[in-house]
Amino acid sequence: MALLEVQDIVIRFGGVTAVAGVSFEVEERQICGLIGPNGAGKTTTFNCISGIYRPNSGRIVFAGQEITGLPRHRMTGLGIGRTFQNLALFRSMTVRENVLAGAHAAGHSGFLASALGLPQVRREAAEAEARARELLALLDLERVADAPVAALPFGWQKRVEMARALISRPKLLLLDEPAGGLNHGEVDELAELLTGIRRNFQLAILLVEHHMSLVMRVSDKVAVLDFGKKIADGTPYDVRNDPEVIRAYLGGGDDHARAA
Ligand SMILES: Nc1ncnc2c1ncn2[C@@H]1O[C@H](COP(=O)(O)OP(=O)(O)OP(=O)(O)O)[C@@H](O)[C@H]1O
Repeated sequence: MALLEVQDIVIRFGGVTAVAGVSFEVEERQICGLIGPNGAGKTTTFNCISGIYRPNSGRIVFAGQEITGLPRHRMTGLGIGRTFQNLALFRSMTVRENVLAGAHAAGHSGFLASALGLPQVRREAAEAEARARELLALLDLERVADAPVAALPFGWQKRVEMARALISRPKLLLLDEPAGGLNHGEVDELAELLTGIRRNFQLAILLVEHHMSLVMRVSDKVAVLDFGKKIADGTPYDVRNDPEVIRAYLGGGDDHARAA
């Protein structure tokens, strides 16, 4: 059984069918790239998996449990972490505080237990502190742990978001264009980081990304969307040589811009 099963999902916005029956699977500890030209339906699919949209039809199953249409705050508890294309950090808080905020989102203690400072709450807080320290070291953020996040370069802020998602120990990490806005050197570092994260945390990653060389370098498999449909699904080698994928990227219709 796959860790994530996306089964024939359809998502419409008024008259626009953004996703027209897409299915694919992500196995445990697999890095899966989700690519396609502009407007192909990648972000919409991603937002459906992370609970922002509910599909009009189709199912999403995670670790054997149907999660179709579950609200996004439930996803973290189930083991799905995510980062955002345009960052969603608390800008005036420090790096460490932002990372710890991810642990609070996944905490099991209720409001009353927290307010009373019960032992379970103190134990959870101590564990979260220890995990935050580990993550800051692993993502090379120790030096800036006490700096406000807004003072950091964009590429570092992206690492903070990743650390925040990882602190809840997800089984699946959803990354929305992690290479966006990064320079060449930073993309190389990101590739190392992603494979390191998979190794260290034994988790699966679903990567929506335009940066083709990054996707081809780190992915075990790649699913390709075009006009809301899946046109290919296979190893980076297979996908790169698939005539329909080549046509989708290079064919160039007038109705949507193509990203090579
Ligand atoms: N909220 C929305 N309301 C109406 N149409 C939308 C909405 N979100 C997406 N669409 C449309 O759905 C289609 C798929 O968009 P989506 O953003 O998922 O594509 P994408 O592959 O992520 O593109 P890009 O690479 O440009 O981010 C597009 O035609 C888009 O205009």
